[in-house]
Amino acid sequence: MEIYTKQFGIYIAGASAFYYIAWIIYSRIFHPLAKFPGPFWASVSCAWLIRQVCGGHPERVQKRLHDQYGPIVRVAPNELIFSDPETIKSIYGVNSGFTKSDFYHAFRAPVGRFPDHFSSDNQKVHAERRRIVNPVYSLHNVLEAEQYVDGCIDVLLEQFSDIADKKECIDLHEWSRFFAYDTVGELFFSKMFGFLRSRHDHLGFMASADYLIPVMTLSALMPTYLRPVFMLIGMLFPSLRKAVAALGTLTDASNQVVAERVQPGRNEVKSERSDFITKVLQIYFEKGRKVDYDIDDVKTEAWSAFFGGGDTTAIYLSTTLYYILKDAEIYRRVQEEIDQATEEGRIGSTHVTYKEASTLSYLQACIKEAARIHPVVALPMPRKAPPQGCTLSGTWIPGGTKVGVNSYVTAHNAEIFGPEPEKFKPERWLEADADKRGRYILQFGAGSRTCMGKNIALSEIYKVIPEVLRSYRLELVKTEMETTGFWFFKPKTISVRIFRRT
Ligand code: HEM
Repeated sequence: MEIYTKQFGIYIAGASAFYYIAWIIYSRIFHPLAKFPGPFWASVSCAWLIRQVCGGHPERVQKRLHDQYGPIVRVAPNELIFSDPETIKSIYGVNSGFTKSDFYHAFRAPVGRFPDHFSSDNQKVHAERRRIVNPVYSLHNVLEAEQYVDGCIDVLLEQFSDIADKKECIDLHEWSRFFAYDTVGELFFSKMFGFLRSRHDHLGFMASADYLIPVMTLSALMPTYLRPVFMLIGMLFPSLRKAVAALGTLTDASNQVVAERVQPGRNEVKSERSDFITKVLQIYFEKGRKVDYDIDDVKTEAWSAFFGGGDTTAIYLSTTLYYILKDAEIYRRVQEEIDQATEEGRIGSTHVTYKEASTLSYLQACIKEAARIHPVVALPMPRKAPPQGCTLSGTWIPGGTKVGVNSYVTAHNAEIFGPEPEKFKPERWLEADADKRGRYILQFGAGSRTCMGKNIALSEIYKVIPEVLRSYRLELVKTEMETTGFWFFKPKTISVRIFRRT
């Protein structure tokens, strides 16, 4: 019996070794992507890419890969990344023929009959579903809701006043998260969640997001058949169970807000204010039947806002402030521009509107430069090449290949952005060809998959920075910013001291 067991073991080991050797030979010699350069292990297993992402700096690793291997690098058996900036339009442009890859399935909303906009991989279905709610996210609606962003800014400034009095040191990134999540709450659900007032991680949600997003990203990088096993093993760990429970709590909370607004038997929304969810509900009531939009779709929309609008906006806001504070001369120029505009009445003295803030050209240049030097997404946004194949960067790419451009890599291209791309230089955006440069920034994605909440996020950032900087002087405690990146390229902490300006 023992001999048989041993023989069986040898047989299994031999068969596995044979399979892997055959797979390596196939991947290296016969695979349609065999000719593309890249690390050996990347060409034979996606475990290589997963390991690099686990290091927490995928954006830097991918930049180094391009420096070493050139404009096209094979980062997994069936995946290529491109650094040629012109491929941005070819891959992400409207009607490019590329679709979102199965990477996005790992991020899919747990509610709804149709995939949420972010993870939807069927271009036709996505276009139809997005068209239904697109007007809700219009600039007009965002401008109409400015007073509610103002309310959140007021609470932030109140808290800063207390912090300044107590001479406490705060984590600016954490506070940007408080602000961004509460603003989503105010704009979509007519109430702040309570992060700013309680000054802490409400319901432990931020800690959960910190745990869940990396887990989802790693799962997304795996072949689809391995994902359930990975998640099941992950559930053995208490932190993942806690994170999933917190996700459930928040999903329930957003579902509840939707349910409370619907009056049984009545075809109208029960809400005092026309916030974003009310606007979505109005679509449901007015033309839901006609366009096949039901209450579950409203819940998906609420869920997407919460998960799409918090950490993203917080990273963009805190890194913009960080880079302004880091350089005394840049800080001085921003401050001077804001003070002068306030004095001359070009921006409001109580609240600054999005339109007014957009006229501050140096501030605008800083916000654009922050998107360049520190994009919010650390990985390429992966797409699947059209089934018939295509030409990218002058090279034939087989159909079905996963492809992507890492925005950090293209944003550090000196040929496009000028000398010293690793330096924060807002002046780049004041030069004559600045508009052309904007085409190579992927901060909000591109083409038909451009971020739906772009206007919301930009209005928050443009409004809050001048209001904070004209009331307080912020001082970095540490000039270097440590980051961590899985899907998001996140600051770990940005410690600052706050002083009241006299
Ligand atoms: C600074 C803040 C933000 C950044 C940097 C950001 C970034 C992005 C990016 C890069 C994409 C495209 C992803 C891809 O193609 O793979 C995207 C899509 C999306 N974002 Fe944002 N986002 C921000 C804020 C928001 C806000 C505030 C909301 C909602 C309230 C939101 C909702 C969405 C949705 C629903 C999509 C999917 C769009 C589609 O595919 O049709 N985002 N975002």
